[in-house]
Amino acid sequence: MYSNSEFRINKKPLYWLATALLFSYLIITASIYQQVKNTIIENKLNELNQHILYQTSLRQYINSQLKPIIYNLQKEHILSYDFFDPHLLSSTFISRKVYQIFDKKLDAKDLNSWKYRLAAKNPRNPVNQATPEEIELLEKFNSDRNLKQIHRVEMINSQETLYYAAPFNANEANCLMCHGDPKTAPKGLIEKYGSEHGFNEKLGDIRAFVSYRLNITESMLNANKTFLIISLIIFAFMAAFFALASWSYLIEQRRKGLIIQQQQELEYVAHHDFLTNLTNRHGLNRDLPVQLAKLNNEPVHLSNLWVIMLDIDFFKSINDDFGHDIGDLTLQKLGEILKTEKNNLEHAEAYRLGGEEFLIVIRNTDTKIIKALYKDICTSLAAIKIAGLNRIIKISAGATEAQPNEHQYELLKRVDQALYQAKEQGRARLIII
Ligand SMILES: Nc1nc2c(ncn2[C@@H]2O[C@H](COP(=O)(O)OP(=O)(O)OP(=O)(O)O)[C@@H](O)[C@H]2O)c(=O)[nH]1
Repeated sequence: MYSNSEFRINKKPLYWLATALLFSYLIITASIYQQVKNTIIENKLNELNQHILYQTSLRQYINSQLKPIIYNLQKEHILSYDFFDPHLLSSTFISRKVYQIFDKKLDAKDLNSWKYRLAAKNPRNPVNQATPEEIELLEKFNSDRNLKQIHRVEMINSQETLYYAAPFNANEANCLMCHGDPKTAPKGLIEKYGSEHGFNEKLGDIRAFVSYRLNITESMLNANKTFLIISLIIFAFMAAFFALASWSYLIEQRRKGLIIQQQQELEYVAHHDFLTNLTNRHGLNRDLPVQLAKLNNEPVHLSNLWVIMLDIDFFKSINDDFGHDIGDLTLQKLGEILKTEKNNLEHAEAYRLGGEEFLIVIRNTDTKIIKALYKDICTSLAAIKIAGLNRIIKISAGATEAQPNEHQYELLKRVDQALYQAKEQGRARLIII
């Protein structure tokens, strides 16, 4: 019987697609995440740049507008040469004070503000004393003059903060009036701060840097929310795409599977006999050329091929005397006997050529085995029990060996002649030619 072997859908392409989508999803979301964070940082730095511009403008105003007037007043002895007041003459002092006011105003309005800090190695005001890390950064600014700023995100007390630092301009001659030799510095300055700190700076050195720190935890949380929504949307799109692709793939595979299954069924029906389930004449026409070709490719002394044609004697009278159904049963019984016999042999196949005519193809055998086979079939056939059939079934057979490079038709013709001779010589016998 045709065994309906279940068609298995190859699911590997779906696994590959799922893996590819997952990888793409991870890459896309990771780059979006990075992009979202970078945008936040960029926006914050843009904001900060405006603050810094205000600050530098303020410093520039102090240095270029305010200080020359005060120095002029000193030159003209309107103001004592030794006069010094940080509220008027220290740009760092002034900018810090302005920043503090600005900061207070932001705090009053509950606005997140940048925390300003100035760090110097030897400041006059101890508030500005650089920490060891800041000294390291100051040295970095001094050794790499191309380094105009650094920024990084730092975690401080579980809060994400954006840190930004930029160096002062290198000391110029006018800076050294108050930061060079304490002997030439304004007396008021010495009186206020002493001569120990804030002096002996060298021309061209960077003596300080400013840094700003902004708490960006909330902005980052908002960014994470945006990112989550975007990644969920992308995931939903990818999942929908995968579902659609899988669905159409499975439908297509099932359709193909059905066609293959139907083809296999048709192939089976075309090459098998429905009554005995043995391979039919079409099957023989398909198999025999293959067997003969194999034979021709192997050394003559190692292999051979025999065919035995079998025909039930007086089968017409079985039909006539016992009915067509009994005739069918007899054919089925013979089919079963031939199946058992061919299974006992190593390289054998049994065929029903039509009517009550059968054929066995055997490789690598000899006349002794052929004769024994015929005898076995006769014995089994004589022993079959079919209700309503009270006759011993006998069978005639012809056998022959395939010749080198022989065509299948010649082989079948010769075996047919052998069978004919068996019938002619009185039936119930085997003739080998
Ligand atoms: N029951 C049955 N009979 C079949 C089938 N196919 C062919 N036959 C019959 O088999 C009979 C063959 O008869 P013949 O060709 O005269 O051969 P025979 O009676 O066996 O005589 P010999 O072969 O000369 O001994 C015919 O009556 C066919 O109708 C089948 O599938 N079932």
